[in-house]
Amino acid sequence: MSPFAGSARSTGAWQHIRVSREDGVATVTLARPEKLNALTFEAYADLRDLLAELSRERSVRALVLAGEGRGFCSGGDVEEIIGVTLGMDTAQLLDFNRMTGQVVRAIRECPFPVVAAVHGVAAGAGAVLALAADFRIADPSARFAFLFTRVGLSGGDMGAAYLLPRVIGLGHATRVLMLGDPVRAPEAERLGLISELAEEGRADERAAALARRLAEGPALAHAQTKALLTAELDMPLAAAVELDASTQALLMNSADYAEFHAAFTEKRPPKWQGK
Ligand SMILES: C/C=C/C(=O)SCCNC(=O)CCNC(=O)[C@H](O)C(C)(C)COP(=O)(O)OP(=O)(O)OC[C@H]1O[C@@H](n2cnc3c(N)ncnc32)[C@H](O)[C@@H]1OP(=O)(O)O
Repeated sequence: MSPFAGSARSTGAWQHIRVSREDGVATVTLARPEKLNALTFEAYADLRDLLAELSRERSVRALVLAGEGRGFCSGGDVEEIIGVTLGMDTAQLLDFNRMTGQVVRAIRECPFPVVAAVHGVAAGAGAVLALAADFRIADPSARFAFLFTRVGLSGGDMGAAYLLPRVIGLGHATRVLMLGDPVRAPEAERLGLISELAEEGRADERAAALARRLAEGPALAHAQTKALLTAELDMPLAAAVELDASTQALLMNSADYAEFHAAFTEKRPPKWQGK
């Protein structure tokens, strides 16, 4: 079997990944702390498959992506990359790189907001995973190292050259992706790369609080907002306005919107159902 096929394991047996679910929040923790959560081929594929599984679970309304130990994720497992990819032909290398890109697509396309809690290093693929999230909450220790060019690879790995200019602008993205210098938390805050700089040691807690807030909110409206933010990046204004109109027309027919009206009239908080 291709090493990129994914294992389609039962929940709880993902490689170097732990997942828990509570009150609408799925927490996905990269759990290989002795290697700073470096991603093996199997872990990438499992992350992709796990995100697909969670996307099918209607009860999941927000997701926290975090790293165990002293960093978020040190990127692709260098030993495996050196040991395995050096012997691969171009077609196999393409398979591998398509598979890693599928993880980013899974984060961008899942129907709930993803909050990355970043402390310590987020390097290479780890930086791109954080970049793909909808929110990044950073510890002061966080450093985002888009270091691909430093290992002789293209800075545009896994959609980074698509996403980063859209988050921090083309000028900064060019510098960051071309030079590969780490972006530390204060600079990340200045550039708008992170949505919140947490107090030391509190990024996980702040990310969990944000995810809980999102999970308690109108899930359908959040899903549509995420989908539109992604889809409209490359659309002419007229098409975007039309897509907004059709989406809003659907939502105006939803149970949640009716519930908002009832709650407003009855002067109470709405009870969102996500439909
Ligand atoms: C397709 C390509 C995708 C990509 O993602 S390319 C980028 C791949 N990533 C990297 O090149 C980063 C490699 N790692 C490092 O440069 C350093 O680490 C850090 C700067 C991230 C952190 O340095 P420090 O804090 O001094 O930690 P430490 O002692 O180097 O690492 C602790 C243990 O973790 C292992 N480790 C770290 N990163 C990786 C990795 N990416 N792949 C495999 N192992 C890794 C080390 O070797 C060591 O392990 P041991 O204690 O057994 O010596």
